[in-house]
Amino acid sequence: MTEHDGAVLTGTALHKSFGATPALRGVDVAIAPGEQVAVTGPSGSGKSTLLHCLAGVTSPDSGFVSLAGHRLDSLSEHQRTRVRRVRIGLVLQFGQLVPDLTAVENVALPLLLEGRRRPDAEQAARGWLERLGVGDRADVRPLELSGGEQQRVAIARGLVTSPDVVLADEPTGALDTVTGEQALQVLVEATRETGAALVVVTHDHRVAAHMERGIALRDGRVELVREPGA
Ligand SMILES: Nc1ncnc2c1ncn2[C@@H]1O[C@H](COP(=O)(O)OP(=O)(O)OP(=O)(O)O)[C@@H](O)[C@H]1O
Repeated sequence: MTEHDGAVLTGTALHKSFGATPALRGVDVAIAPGEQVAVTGPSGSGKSTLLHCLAGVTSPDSGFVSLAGHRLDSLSEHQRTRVRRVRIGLVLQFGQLVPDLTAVENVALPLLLEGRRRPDAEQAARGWLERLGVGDRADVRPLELSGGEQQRVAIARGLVTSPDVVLADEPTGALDTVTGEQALQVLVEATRETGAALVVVTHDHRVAAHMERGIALRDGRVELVREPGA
């Protein structure tokens, strides 16, 4: 049995450079179903690049990513977009909500793009906003929401398709400490409930301590892996 057996998401021998700058220099990761993993490391160590490769947003120069046993590089661009939309939830640092849409419309968007009828999609979206404590903000646009509320809406949008994996890039980075910790707690609890695996990129060691396992990067390589309970 290898460490990749049964993994929901794997990256194998990932290399990625931007011009002459190497960002990833041979990274192997395997994320098991439902596990919670922190990716840490100094600025420029390749954390965001790894997350973007795992999400299929960035293609590695060499190496490959597999989601539930299917290599992303064997899919067409259209198939990759679909898989990414349905099986991976992405939560980015500043929420990246669409400013002209209300909270509920933002959360419903991935379902609408998958062809769900608007009333169904919006009902599911309202359900998630309720669960994340921002149900009363459903009809407000992002600019009228606080940073913490925006982050909760972004988390709801990341979870609405019931993805296998949620990938979060510094989900607390744009928030003050208390609001940031609350948003993370919400993300941890929600993924525990749904059984989705969670991969969180962070600079913050308190955030990393919430996670079962840790992967530390340095200079585009895995420097250290912290196993559960360690
Ligand atoms: N789009 C890009 N164009 C050029 N260089 C890039 C690009 N994205 C990342 N890099 C470079 O690749 C290296 C790794 O960057 P990456 O953003 O993955 O690191 P990080 O660990 O997430 O950093 P931070 O903690 O500062 O966000 C850095 O040297 C960075 O400057």
